[in-house]
Amino acid sequence: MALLPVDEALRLLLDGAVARPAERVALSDAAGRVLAAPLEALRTQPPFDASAMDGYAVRAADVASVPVRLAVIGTAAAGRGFSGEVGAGQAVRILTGAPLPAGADTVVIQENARRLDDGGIKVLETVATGRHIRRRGLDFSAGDVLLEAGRVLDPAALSLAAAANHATLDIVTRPLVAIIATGDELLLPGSEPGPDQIIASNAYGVAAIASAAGARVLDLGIVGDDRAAIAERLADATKAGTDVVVTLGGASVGDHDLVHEVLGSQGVTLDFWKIAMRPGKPLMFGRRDDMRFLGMPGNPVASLVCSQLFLKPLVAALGGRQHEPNLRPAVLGAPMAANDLRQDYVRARIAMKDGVLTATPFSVQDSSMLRILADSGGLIVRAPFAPAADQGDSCTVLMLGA
Ligand SMILES: Nc1nc2c(c(=O)[nH]1)N[C@H]1C(S)=C(S)[C@@H](COP(=O)(O)OP(=O)(O)OC[C@H]3O[C@@H](n4cnc5c(N)ncnc54)[C@H](O)[C@@H]3O)O[C@H]1N2
Ligand code: MOO
Repeated sequence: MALLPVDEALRLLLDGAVARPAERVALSDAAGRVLAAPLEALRTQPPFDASAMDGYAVRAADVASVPVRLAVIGTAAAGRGFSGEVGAGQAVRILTGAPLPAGADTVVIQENARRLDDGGIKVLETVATGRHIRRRGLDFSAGDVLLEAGRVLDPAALSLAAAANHATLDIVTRPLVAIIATGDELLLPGSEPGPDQIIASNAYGVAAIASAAGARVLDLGIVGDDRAAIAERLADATKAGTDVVVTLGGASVGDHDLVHEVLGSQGVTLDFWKIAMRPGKPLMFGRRDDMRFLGMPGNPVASLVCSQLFLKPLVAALGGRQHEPNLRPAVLGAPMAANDLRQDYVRARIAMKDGVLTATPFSVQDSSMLRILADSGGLIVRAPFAPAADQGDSCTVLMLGA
């Protein structure tokens, strides 16, 4: 069977993947989440003409020539305005954020006035009409659309929503990703492995990628190479309301690679199995109703690269987020051999050299080797059948990291 090109696999994966329904979330729980609907202002801000400075609310005409003495008839503070009216020859002490009293049309900052013993002031500088006043609605007016649907609630957006008087928001429900590690040889970190056993590592990195893309993650642990046990764990994922099930391992064609068969027996229709990429060739993807199933290869680097390339955009789409892979132009720090039919994601050390992003591929690329993945700032993307390349030739790097 011909291997599916990566782009085609991505297209099949993302087909029909749209934002999950909305849920109401308290503002205090909404940081980093995604707005499900446009957000309108419930009020006007500021709701009144407000002073931007500490000083005196006056009539501009009264301070047209200075120095001039004015009587101070009261105080306007934030939260406690002055209810009277400023008449000719009068001023009101005003503090930042206070409503401008009726009759006043400008503010003299206190640095430009002297307090007199009789309680009045001497204004030392003239000031034009409207100075130091934040007009009603300067920031926004009731009914304005402040934030569009799909907006990630960053700090500014959150405070803006609060200022517009929203205590709760309609937020896209986070997709739930369940992770099932398969393999008789696997034990949890911290265990005492027997001679034929290894430590299960993949779920941790895969979960981190899913969470960073906006998912809730349910780690369903390790299950042996046993059809019934794998089916049972898939049923657990279904009961939990999982959107995307990720299985790790058992994706290939060996006698103990059961995931393909079990998914079929559980009514999952496969969109693809085996793609033209390295690492990650045995990746499979299928659906049953609204649930999606990503069967990832067990090799640790394959599972993490597949998560970067496939799980991340899928979670983003289901979570209503934009996603663009972080691809950068770079130059090769070492020569590379011609590529075969699989699109290659080559672990590379990434550095800036003389202002140029340089990607130096590691000489060994076995897909079991996590250590060089941890040392890789990015992956050089090599198209199928790319010709041999020299040091200094241009290349494209998929940057890793947050
Ligand atoms: N005859 C063929 N053999 C293989 C092919 C092929 O096309 N024909 N593909 C190879 C490729 S490429 C990959 S990748 C692997 C993937 O196979 P599986 O998905 O079936 O993975 P396993 O056999 O279960 O495990 C592979 C390897 O990774 C270790 N592993 C598994 N799960 C974990 C985990 N959660 N944490 C850490 N390490 C894990 C496992 O012990 C194995 O060493 O197949 C090739 N074979
Ligand atoms: O996906 Mo496998 O890791 O290409 O070796």
